[in-house]
Amino acid sequence: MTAAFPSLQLVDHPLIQHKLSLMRDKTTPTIQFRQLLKEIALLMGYELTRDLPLTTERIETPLVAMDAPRIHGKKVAIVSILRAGLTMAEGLHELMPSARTGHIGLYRDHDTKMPVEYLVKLPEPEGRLFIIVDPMLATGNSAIHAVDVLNKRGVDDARIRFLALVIAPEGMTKFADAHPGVRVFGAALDQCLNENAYIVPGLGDAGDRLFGTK
Ligand SMILES: O=P(O)(O)OC[C@H]1O[C@H](OP(=O)(O)OP(=O)(O)O)[C@H](O)[C@@H]1O
Ligand SMILES: O=c1cc[nH]c(=O)[nH]1
Ligand SMILES: [Mg+2]
Repeated sequence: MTAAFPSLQLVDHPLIQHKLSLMRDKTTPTIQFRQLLKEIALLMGYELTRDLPLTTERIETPLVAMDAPRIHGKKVAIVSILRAGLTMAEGLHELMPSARTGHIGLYRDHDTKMPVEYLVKLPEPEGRLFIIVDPMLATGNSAIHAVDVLNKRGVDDARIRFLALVIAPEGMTKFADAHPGVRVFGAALDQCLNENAYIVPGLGDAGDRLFGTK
C-alpha cells in the first residue's frame, strides 16, 4: 500500500529494482529485455500470491499421513493484455502451472490514446481469482478497459488483481477512481506521462521492445 494510493502495492525487492533498471536502459537488447520481464513477473508473483487461500489434501510422506496445504491452482486465471502482458504471464505460469489462461487484445489508438479491443478469450469465471498482467499502466485506459471486460462477465473487483511493472501517477489515479477494489501490484511509480502519453522515465514501448517491432 502507498500513501497516495491505498490499492497500490509497490514491490521494492532489490532484485526486482535491479532488473527493472536493466530493462529501462535503452541499450538492453530484446532477448535480455524479455528474459528480465519474465523474471520480474515471477518475483512479483511471490507478493501477489502471498494471501492465496490454501486447502488441504491428505497425503502420505515416507513417514506418516498428513493433511498437507495446497493451492487450488485451477481456481486462478492469468489474463494477459496483449501484447506486452504475454511475457509477464509466462513468468507467473512458472509459479502456478495449473492456472487457467485468458487473453484480452488491446492496442492504444495513436490519436485518442483509448484502447481498441481486438480479442477476448477468457476461462469460465465461476469462483476464480483473475490476475490481469500488463507491464505498463500509463493513462490507465487499457487497464480500466480490461477490468470492465471482466466485470461484464460477472467477475467483481474483489476477485481481480492487476500486475504491472511501471505505473504513471496519472493512470493510477484514474484506475483507482474507476476500480478502487482492484489491488494493483507494481515495481515503480514513475514521474509522469509525456505529451504522447508515454511514461517518464519509463522504459519506452514495452510491446515493441519485447517483440522487436517498431
Ligand atoms: O495505460 P495506457 O495508456 O492504456 O497504456 C498502456 C498500454 O499500452 C501498451 O500497449 P500498446 O497499446 O502499445 O499495445 P502493444 O502491447 O500491442 O504494443 C501497454 O502494454 C498497455 O497495454
Ligand atoms: O510508456 C509507455 C506507455 C504506454 N505503453 C508503453 O509500452 N509504454
Ligand atoms: Mg505498444
